Amino acid sequence: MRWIWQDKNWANFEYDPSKLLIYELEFERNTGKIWGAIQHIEAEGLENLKVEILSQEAVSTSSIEGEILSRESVQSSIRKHLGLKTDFRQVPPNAAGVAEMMVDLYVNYDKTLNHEMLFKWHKMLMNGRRDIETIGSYRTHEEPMQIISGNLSAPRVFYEAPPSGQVKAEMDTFLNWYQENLTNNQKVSTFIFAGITHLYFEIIHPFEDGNGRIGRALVAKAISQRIGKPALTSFAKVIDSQKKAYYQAIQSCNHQLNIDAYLTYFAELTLQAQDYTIRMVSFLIFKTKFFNQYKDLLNERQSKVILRMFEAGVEGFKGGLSAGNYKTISGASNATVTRDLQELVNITALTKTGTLKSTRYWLNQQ
Ligand SMILES: Nc1ncnc2c1ncn2[C@@H]1O[C@H](COP(=O)(O)OP(=O)(O)OP(=O)(O)O)[C@@H](O)[C@H]1O
Repeated sequence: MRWIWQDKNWANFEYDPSKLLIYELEFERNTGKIWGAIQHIEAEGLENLKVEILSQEAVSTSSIEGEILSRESVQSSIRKHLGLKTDFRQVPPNAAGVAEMMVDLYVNYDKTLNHEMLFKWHKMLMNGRRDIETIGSYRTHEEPMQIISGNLSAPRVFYEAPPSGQVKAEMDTFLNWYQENLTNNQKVSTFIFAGITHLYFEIIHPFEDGNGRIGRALVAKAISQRIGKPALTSFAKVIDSQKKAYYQAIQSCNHQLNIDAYLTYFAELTLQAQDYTIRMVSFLIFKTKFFNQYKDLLNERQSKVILRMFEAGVEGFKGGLSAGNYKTISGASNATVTRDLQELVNITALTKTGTLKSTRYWLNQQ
Protein backbone atom coordinates (compact mmCIF):
# COMPACT_ATOMS: atom_id res chain seq x y z
CA MET A 1 0.00 0.00 0.00
CA ARG A 2 1.25 3.50 -0.81
CA TRP A 3 2.35 5.84 1.96
CA ILE A 4 0.60 9.20 2.27
CA TRP A 5 3.59 11.11 0.81
CA GLN A 6 3.43 8.92 -2.35
CA ASP A 7 -0.10 10.14 -3.12
CA LYS A 8 -0.22 12.45 -6.14
CA ASN A 9 -2.16 14.98 -4.04
CA TRP A 10 0.34 14.99 -1.17
CA ALA A 11 0.29 17.27 0.92
CA ASN A 12 -3.22 18.55 0.28
CA PHE A 13 -4.77 17.30 3.49
CA GLU A 14 -8.52 16.80 3.40
CA TYR A 15 -10.79 17.60 6.33
CA ASP A 16 -14.14 19.05 7.24
CA PRO A 17 -13.60 22.22 9.33
CA SER A 18 -17.24 22.29 10.45
CA LYS A 19 -16.64 19.16 12.54
CA LEU A 20 -14.11 21.07 14.63
CA LEU A 21 -16.02 24.27 15.20
CA ILE A 22 -17.34 23.22 18.58
CA TYR A 23 -13.81 22.40 19.81
CA GLU A 24 -12.46 25.63 18.36
CA LEU A 25 -14.86 27.74 20.42
CA GLU A 26 -13.92 25.85 23.59
CA PHE A 27 -10.23 26.28 22.75
CA GLU A 28 -10.64 30.05 22.46
CA ARG A 29 -12.61 30.22 25.71
CA ASN A 30 -9.90 28.22 27.50
CA THR A 31 -7.11 30.38 26.05
CA GLY A 32 -8.92 33.42 27.47
CA LYS A 33 -9.38 31.66 30.82
CA ILE A 34 -5.70 30.78 31.11
CA TRP A 35 -4.52 34.30 30.32
CA GLY A 36 -7.20 35.85 32.49
CA ALA A 37 -6.08 33.75 35.47
CA ILE A 38 -2.41 34.48 34.83
CA GLN A 39 -3.09 38.22 35.15
CA HIS A 40 -3.85 37.61 38.84
CA ILE A 41 -0.50 36.03 39.62
CA GLU A 42 2.21 38.31 40.95
CA ALA A 43 5.74 38.32 39.45
CA GLU A 44 7.35 35.58 41.54
CA GLY A 45 4.34 33.30 41.20
CA LEU A 46 4.40 33.80 37.45
CA GLU A 47 8.05 32.79 37.27
CA ASN A 48 7.24 29.65 39.23
CA LEU A 49 4.35 28.87 36.94
CA LYS A 50 6.54 29.21 33.84
CA VAL A 51 9.20 26.98 35.37
CA GLU A 52 6.59 24.42 36.50
CA ILE A 53 4.84 24.15 33.14
CA LEU A 54 7.99 24.21 31.00
CA SER A 55 9.74 21.61 33.13
CA GLN A 56 6.72 19.39 33.26
CA GLU A 57 6.48 19.47 29.47
CA ALA A 58 10.21 18.75 29.18
CA VAL A 59 9.92 15.76 31.51
CA SER A 60 6.75 14.46 29.82
CA THR A 61 7.94 14.87 26.23
CA SER A 62 11.07 12.88 27.16
CA SER A 63 9.06 10.29 29.06
CA ILE A 64 6.96 9.57 25.94
CA GLU A 65 10.21 8.39 24.41
CA GLY A 66 11.00 6.33 27.50
CA GLU A 67 13.64 8.75 28.76
CA ILE A 68 13.07 9.39 32.45
CA LEU A 69 14.57 12.72 33.56
CA SER A 70 14.92 14.11 37.05
CA ARG A 71 12.42 16.91 37.55
CA GLU A 72 14.86 18.79 39.79
CA SER A 73 17.61 18.73 37.12
CA VAL A 74 15.24 19.95 34.42
CA GLN A 75 13.86 22.69 36.68
CA SER A 76 17.33 23.85 37.61
CA SER A 77 18.33 24.05 33.95
CA ILE A 78 15.14 25.84 32.96
CA ARG A 79 15.67 28.40 35.72
CA LYS A 80 19.23 28.96 34.48
CA HIS A 81 18.14 29.51 30.88
CA LEU A 82 15.36 31.87 31.99
CA GLY A 83 17.96 33.87 33.93
CA LEU A 84 16.43 33.01 37.33
CA LYS A 85 18.11 31.96 40.58
CA THR A 86 19.32 28.35 40.46
CA ASP A 87 20.93 25.80 42.75
CA PHE A 88 23.85 25.34 40.27
CA ARG A 89 23.51 21.57 40.35
CA GLN A 90 25.22 19.30 37.78
CA VAL A 91 22.60 18.54 35.13
CA PRO A 92 22.89 15.50 32.79
CA PRO A 93 23.24 16.45 29.08
CA ASN A 94 19.83 15.05 28.01
CA ALA A 95 18.00 17.03 30.72
CA ALA A 96 20.00 20.18 29.93
CA GLY A 97 19.23 19.80 26.20
CA VAL A 98 15.47 19.44 26.44
CA ALA A 99 15.32 22.22 29.06
CA GLU A 100 17.20 24.55 26.73
CA MET A 101 14.83 23.74 23.86
CA MET A 102 11.76 24.43 26.02
CA VAL A 103 13.10 27.82 27.06
CA ASP A 104 14.05 28.71 23.47
CA LEU A 105 10.55 27.75 22.36
CA TYR A 106 9.07 29.98 25.06
CA VAL A 107 11.35 33.00 24.75
CA ASN A 108 11.56 33.05 20.94
CA TYR A 109 7.95 32.05 20.35
CA ASP A 110 7.42 34.85 17.81
CA LYS A 111 10.58 34.26 15.73
CA THR A 112 10.11 32.86 12.24
CA LEU A 113 10.15 29.08 12.01
CA ASN A 114 12.89 28.01 9.62
CA HIS A 115 15.42 25.22 9.01
CA GLU A 116 17.94 26.88 11.35
CA MET A 117 15.53 26.97 14.28
CA LEU A 118 14.76 23.28 13.83
CA PHE A 119 18.48 22.45 13.56
CA LYS A 120 19.16 24.40 16.73
CA TRP A 121 16.46 22.44 18.63
CA HIS A 122 17.83 19.19 17.24
CA LYS A 123 21.32 20.05 18.49
CA MET A 124 19.91 20.84 21.93
CA LEU A 125 17.98 17.56 22.09
CA MET A 126 20.88 15.45 20.88
CA ASN A 127 23.18 17.05 23.46
CA GLY A 128 25.72 14.40 24.54
CA ARG A 129 24.52 11.74 22.05
CA ARG A 130 27.28 9.76 20.30
CA ASP A 131 25.05 7.28 18.50
CA ILE A 132 23.59 9.80 16.05
CA GLU A 133 25.31 10.41 12.70
CA THR A 134 23.71 13.73 11.77
CA ILE A 135 23.17 16.22 14.56
CA GLY A 136 21.80 19.69 13.84
CA SER A 137 20.79 18.77 10.31
CA TYR A 138 18.28 16.58 8.47
CA ARG A 139 18.95 12.86 8.12
CA THR A 140 21.14 11.69 5.25
CA HIS A 141 21.22 7.92 5.76
CA GLU A 142 20.56 5.62 2.81
CA GLU A 143 18.41 3.11 4.67
CA PRO A 144 14.68 3.85 4.86
CA MET A 145 13.38 5.85 7.85
CA GLN A 146 10.99 3.42 9.44
CA ILE A 147 8.87 3.37 12.56
CA ILE A 148 9.08 -0.19 13.79
CA SER A 149 7.31 -1.89 16.68
CA GLY A 150 9.46 -2.46 19.76
CA ASN A 151 9.21 -6.26 19.48
CA LEU A 152 12.65 -7.41 18.25
CA SER A 153 11.63 -11.00 17.54
CA ALA A 154 8.74 -10.01 15.25
CA PRO A 155 9.34 -6.42 14.15
CA ARG A 156 6.53 -4.67 12.32
CA VAL A 157 6.95 -1.60 10.14
CA PHE A 158 4.24 0.89 11.13
CA TYR A 159 5.38 3.63 8.85
CA GLU A 160 8.06 4.53 6.35
CA ALA A 161 8.86 8.21 5.87
CA PRO A 162 10.09 9.80 2.62
CA PRO A 163 13.69 8.87 1.69
CA SER A 164 16.45 11.11 3.07
CA GLY A 165 17.19 12.59 -0.37
CA GLN A 166 13.67 14.03 -0.46
CA VAL A 167 13.65 15.53 3.03
CA LYS A 168 15.09 18.98 2.29
CA ALA A 169 12.53 19.63 -0.47
CA GLU A 170 9.69 18.33 1.74
CA MET A 171 10.82 20.57 4.59
CA ASP A 172 11.01 23.60 2.26
CA THR A 173 7.40 22.98 1.25
CA PHE A 174 6.38 22.37 4.85
CA LEU A 175 7.97 25.61 6.08
CA ASN A 176 6.34 27.57 3.23
CA TRP A 177 2.99 26.00 4.10
CA TYR A 178 3.53 26.95 7.77
CA GLN A 179 4.40 30.56 6.97
CA GLU A 180 1.53 30.98 4.54
CA ASN A 181 -1.04 29.53 6.91
CA LEU A 182 0.28 31.37 9.92
CA THR A 183 -0.57 34.68 8.33
CA ASN A 184 -3.22 33.64 5.86
CA ASN A 185 -5.87 35.87 7.46
CA GLN A 186 -6.50 32.90 9.70
CA LYS A 187 -8.36 31.00 6.94
CA VAL A 188 -7.22 27.86 8.67
CA SER A 189 -8.22 27.99 12.34
CA THR A 190 -5.54 27.90 15.06
CA PHE A 191 -6.58 24.42 15.97
CA ILE A 192 -6.35 22.98 12.51
CA PHE A 193 -3.14 24.89 11.87
CA ALA A 194 -1.42 23.43 14.96
CA GLY A 195 -2.78 19.93 14.29
CA ILE A 196 -1.61 19.85 10.68
CA THR A 197 1.75 21.35 11.65
CA HIS A 198 2.30 18.42 13.99
CA LEU A 199 1.09 15.72 11.64
CA TYR A 200 2.83 17.12 8.55
CA PHE A 201 6.15 17.18 10.42
CA GLU A 202 5.73 13.63 11.77
CA ILE A 203 4.94 12.37 8.29
CA ILE A 204 8.19 13.84 6.91
CA HIS A 205 10.14 12.65 9.97
CA PRO A 206 13.15 14.71 8.87
CA PHE A 207 15.63 13.86 11.63
CA GLU A 208 17.47 10.71 12.54
CA ASP A 209 15.95 10.95 16.03
CA GLY A 210 13.97 13.46 18.08
CA ASN A 211 11.09 13.82 15.61
CA GLY A 212 8.48 13.19 18.29
CA ARG A 213 9.91 15.78 20.68
CA ILE A 214 10.42 18.42 17.99
CA GLY A 215 6.96 17.72 16.53
CA ARG A 216 5.38 18.29 19.94
CA ALA A 217 7.39 21.49 20.35
CA LEU A 218 5.97 22.64 17.02
CA VAL A 219 2.45 22.42 18.40
CA ALA A 220 3.37 24.96 21.09
CA LYS A 221 5.14 27.09 18.47
CA ALA A 222 2.14 27.11 16.12
CA ILE A 223 -0.35 27.96 18.88
CA SER A 224 1.92 30.64 20.36
CA GLN A 225 2.48 32.38 17.05
CA ARG A 226 -1.22 32.32 16.31
CA ILE A 227 -2.36 33.67 19.69
CA GLY A 228 0.51 36.15 19.84
CA LYS A 229 1.87 35.00 23.22
CA PRO A 230 3.86 32.03 24.42
CA ALA A 231 1.42 29.17 24.91
CA LEU A 232 1.86 27.48 28.24
CA THR A 233 0.61 24.07 27.21
CA SER A 234 0.48 20.69 28.92
CA PHE A 235 0.23 18.85 25.59
CA ALA A 236 3.01 16.29 26.25
CA LYS A 237 1.79 15.74 29.81
CA VAL A 238 -1.59 14.55 28.49
CA ILE A 239 -0.08 12.47 25.65
CA ASP A 240 2.21 10.73 28.11
CA SER A 241 -0.82 9.44 29.99
CA GLN A 242 -2.39 7.97 26.82
CA LYS A 243 0.41 7.12 24.40
CA LYS A 244 -1.44 4.39 22.54
CA ALA A 245 -4.16 6.78 21.38
CA TYR A 246 -1.48 9.23 20.24
CA TYR A 247 0.33 6.68 18.10
CA GLN A 248 -2.92 5.32 16.70
CA ALA A 249 -4.10 8.80 15.71
CA ILE A 250 -0.92 9.50 13.72
CA GLN A 251 -0.96 6.03 12.24
CA SER A 252 -4.52 6.57 10.96
CA CYS A 253 -3.03 9.05 8.47
CA ASN A 254 -0.11 6.99 7.15
CA HIS A 255 -1.94 6.02 3.98
CA GLN A 256 -4.58 8.68 3.43
CA LEU A 257 -4.94 12.41 3.05
CA ASN A 258 -8.23 12.56 4.92
CA ILE A 259 -7.31 13.64 8.44
CA ASP A 260 -10.72 14.20 10.07
CA ALA A 261 -10.15 11.44 12.63
CA TYR A 262 -6.70 12.76 13.50
CA LEU A 263 -7.92 16.34 13.87
CA THR A 264 -10.75 15.27 16.17
CA TYR A 265 -8.22 13.40 18.29
CA PHE A 266 -5.94 16.44 18.27
CA ALA A 267 -8.81 18.75 19.24
CA GLU A 268 -9.76 16.61 22.24
CA LEU A 269 -6.14 16.28 23.27
CA THR A 270 -5.57 20.03 23.12
CA LEU A 271 -8.66 20.75 25.21
CA GLN A 272 -7.51 18.24 27.83
CA ALA A 273 -4.07 19.87 27.81
CA GLN A 274 -5.68 23.27 28.35
CA ASP A 275 -7.79 21.89 31.20
CA TYR A 276 -4.66 20.61 32.85
CA THR A 277 -2.96 23.99 32.46
CA ILE A 278 -6.00 25.73 33.96
CA ARG A 279 -5.83 23.36 36.95
CA MET A 280 -2.13 24.11 37.34
CA VAL A 281 -2.71 27.86 37.27
CA SER A 282 -5.52 27.58 39.84
CA PHE A 283 -3.34 25.38 42.01
CA LEU A 284 -0.55 27.93 41.96
CA ILE A 285 -2.94 30.74 42.84
CA PHE A 286 -4.25 28.58 45.71
CA LYS A 287 -0.69 27.93 46.92
CA THR A 288 0.14 31.65 46.98
CA LYS A 289 -3.08 32.50 48.86
CA PHE A 290 -2.52 29.62 51.27
CA PHE A 291 0.93 30.80 52.28
CA ASN A 292 -0.21 34.42 52.57
CA GLN A 293 -2.95 33.32 54.95
CA TYR A 294 -1.05 30.78 57.07
CA LYS A 295 2.68 31.47 56.85
CA ASP A 296 2.87 33.29 60.20
CA LEU A 297 0.87 30.59 61.96
CA LEU A 298 3.02 27.59 60.98
CA ASN A 299 6.00 26.26 62.91
CA GLU A 300 9.04 24.95 61.00
CA ARG A 301 7.84 21.33 60.96
CA GLN A 302 4.39 22.29 59.75
CA SER A 303 5.84 24.49 56.97
CA LYS A 304 8.07 21.65 55.82
CA VAL A 305 5.22 19.15 55.62
CA ILE A 306 2.86 21.59 53.91
CA LEU A 307 5.52 22.44 51.32
CA ARG A 308 5.99 18.75 50.66
CA MET A 309 2.22 18.42 50.13
CA PHE A 310 2.30 21.26 47.60
CA GLU A 311 5.24 19.67 45.80
CA ALA A 312 2.95 16.76 44.91
CA GLY A 313 1.33 19.24 42.48
CA VAL A 314 -2.11 19.35 40.93
CA GLU A 315 -2.71 15.63 41.40
CA GLY A 316 -2.18 16.14 45.13
CA PHE A 317 -0.59 14.13 47.86
CA LYS A 318 -1.70 10.62 46.86
CA GLY A 319 -4.28 9.17 49.23
CA GLY A 320 -4.00 12.13 51.62
CA LEU A 321 -1.43 12.73 54.35
CA SER A 322 -1.31 10.26 57.24
CA ALA A 323 0.19 10.85 60.69
CA GLY A 324 2.91 8.40 59.60
CA ASN A 325 3.75 10.59 56.57
CA TYR A 326 3.91 13.63 58.84
CA LYS A 327 6.30 11.85 61.18
CA THR A 328 8.59 10.76 58.32
CA ILE A 329 8.73 14.19 56.68
CA SER A 330 9.11 16.23 59.89
CA GLY A 331 11.05 13.76 62.03
CA ALA A 332 8.87 14.70 65.02
CA SER A 333 7.81 12.44 67.92
CA ASN A 334 4.33 10.87 67.97
CA ALA A 335 3.01 13.37 70.54
CA THR A 336 4.28 16.34 68.50
CA VAL A 337 2.83 14.90 65.29
CA THR A 338 -0.61 14.64 66.90
CA ARG A 339 -0.39 18.20 68.30
CA ASP A 340 0.92 19.73 65.04
CA LEU A 341 -1.78 18.07 62.95
CA GLN A 342 -4.57 19.06 65.33
CA GLU A 343 -3.37 22.69 65.21
CA LEU A 344 -3.35 22.63 61.41
CA VAL A 345 -6.95 21.43 61.42
CA ASN A 346 -7.92 24.03 64.05
CA ILE A 347 -6.58 26.91 61.97
CA THR A 348 -8.36 25.36 58.90
CA ALA A 349 -5.12 24.89 56.93
CA LEU A 350 -5.89 21.16 56.65
CA THR A 351 -9.12 19.18 56.59
CA LYS A 352 -9.42 15.74 58.11
CA THR A 353 -11.19 12.59 56.88
CA GLY A 354 -11.54 9.09 58.35
CA THR A 355 -10.85 7.85 61.87
CA LEU A 356 -8.09 6.03 63.77
CA LYS A 357 -5.56 4.41 61.37
CA SER A 358 -7.49 5.65 58.30
CA THR A 359 -7.30 9.29 59.33
CA ARG A 360 -6.01 11.41 56.44
CA TYR A 361 -5.30 15.13 56.09
CA TRP A 362 -5.80 17.31 53.00
CA LEU A 363 -4.92 20.86 52.03
CA ASN A 364 -8.02 22.94 52.62
CA GLN A 365 -8.99 24.22 49.17
CA GLN A 366 -12.19 25.98 50.33
N1 LIG B 1 2.80 5.79 12.41
C1 LIG B 1 3.49 6.92 12.58
N2 LIG B 1 3.72 7.74 11.54
C2 LIG B 1 4.42 8.89 11.67
N3 LIG B 1 4.91 9.29 12.85
C3 LIG B 1 4.71 8.53 13.93
C4 LIG B 1 3.98 7.30 13.84
N4 LIG B 1 3.94 6.74 15.06
C5 LIG B 1 4.61 7.58 15.86
N5 LIG B 1 5.08 8.65 15.20
C6 LIG B 1 5.84 9.81 15.71
O1 LIG B 1 7.20 9.47 15.74
C7 LIG B 1 7.74 9.79 17.01
C8 LIG B 1 8.98 8.95 17.26
O2 LIG B 1 10.01 9.42 16.41
P1 LIG B 1 11.50 9.66 16.94
O3 LIG B 1 11.97 8.42 17.62
O4 LIG B 1 12.34 10.27 15.89
O5 LIG B 1 11.20 10.79 18.00
P2 LIG B 1 11.76 10.97 19.45
O6 LIG B 1 11.49 12.37 19.89
O7 LIG B 1 13.17 10.51 19.54
O8 LIG B 1 10.86 9.96 20.23
P3 LIG B 1 9.48 10.20 20.93
O9 LIG B 1 8.57 10.93 20.08
O10 LIG B 1 8.98 8.79 21.20
O11 LIG B 1 9.78 11.00 22.14
C9 LIG B 1 6.56 9.57 17.94
O12 LIG B 1 6.63 10.25 19.15
C10 LIG B 1 5.42 10.15 17.14
O13 LIG B 1 5.38 11.55 17.29
